[in-house]
Amino acid sequence: MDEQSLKARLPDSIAERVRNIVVKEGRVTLVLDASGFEPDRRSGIESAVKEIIGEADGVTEVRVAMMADKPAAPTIIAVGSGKGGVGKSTLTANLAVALKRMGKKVGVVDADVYGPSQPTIFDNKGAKPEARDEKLVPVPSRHGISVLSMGHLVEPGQALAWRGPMAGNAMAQLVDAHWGDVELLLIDLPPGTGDVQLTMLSKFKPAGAVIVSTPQDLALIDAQRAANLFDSGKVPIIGLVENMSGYACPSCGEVSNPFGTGGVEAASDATDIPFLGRIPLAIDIRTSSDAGEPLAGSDSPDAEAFHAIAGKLAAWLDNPVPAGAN
Ligand SMILES: Nc1ncnc2c1ncn2[C@@H]1O[C@H](COP(=O)(O)OP(=O)(O)OP(=O)(O)O)[C@@H](O)[C@H]1O
Repeated sequence: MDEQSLKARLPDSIAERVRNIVVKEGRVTLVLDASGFEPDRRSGIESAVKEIIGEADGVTEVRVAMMADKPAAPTIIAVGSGKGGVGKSTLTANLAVALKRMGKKVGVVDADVYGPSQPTIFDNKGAKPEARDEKLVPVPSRHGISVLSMGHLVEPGQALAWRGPMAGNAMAQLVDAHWGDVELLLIDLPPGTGDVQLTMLSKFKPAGAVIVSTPQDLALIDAQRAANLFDSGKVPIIGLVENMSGYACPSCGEVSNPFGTGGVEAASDATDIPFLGRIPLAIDIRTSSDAGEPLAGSDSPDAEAFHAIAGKLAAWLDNPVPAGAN
């Protein structure tokens, strides 16, 4: 019984994946390249190899080491804003749903320690993520998007007392989780430029960042500060989004601009950061989020803006522009 004759017992498709085989005193140790196989298939092949080799005369034990390719880490897109309440969580969730509709495998991390809202928007509030091998397993949602939120880990209000490093560490656990086949991970950051942002820049460099603002001057100044932070971390800014821009009165149709309009596009011109689009201030955007049905999952006219921005984001990902090259 030699190594080559043992290997020859295996079907060709498996034999060609044998990277090493050693026989010592009846004990066979075999290294098999299992890259590209789903976990179920992998364990099926492992048992088949053990059985076939184990039947050879003189073999007392078969050990199989399956070399698997490490799951590729998802591409991270950070969604930030200078200040709170400008619609960062709404944009993150709706972009996730719009990208999913385009066929992408998407996950969402809600790193907003102080006001986690993704469990409400994705209707998986109250679910507790399990841990496997000391990492969290994201919580599924019926929208086909897995989510991990500070809101899944702590009771509402509890995280408010957290300071700096604790919030940063919690965010790191949410990102460094079992994301499986997720290819795009959108991170809903807390507003501002605090510890969570700094931890993210130091531990997980996002492929790009989207910054959302309302058209008001004050929000814009803060948005610029958020942009500077990403710049300093050499994270490319994919673009700016103007939210709550233009309100169409549901009864008369007249459009008014409670927060002004066009300010973000003007800021984009002034800073050379691309402008990704404008989202109207619309009641159905808020009610659908509150009801756990992000509007981008529908074909409603107000969902259009999210689909268009998701399209631009996907185009950027196909052809990313490095930081500072705008
Ligand atoms: N375009 C919009 N039209 C109507 N309501 C909106 C729109 N965008 C956001 N909202 C509503 O405004 C509120 C704040 O939005 P959201 O929670 O997305 O902001 P945020 O920037 O993530 O806030 P926070 O900093 O508190 O996390 C929510 O009730 C949301 O449903």
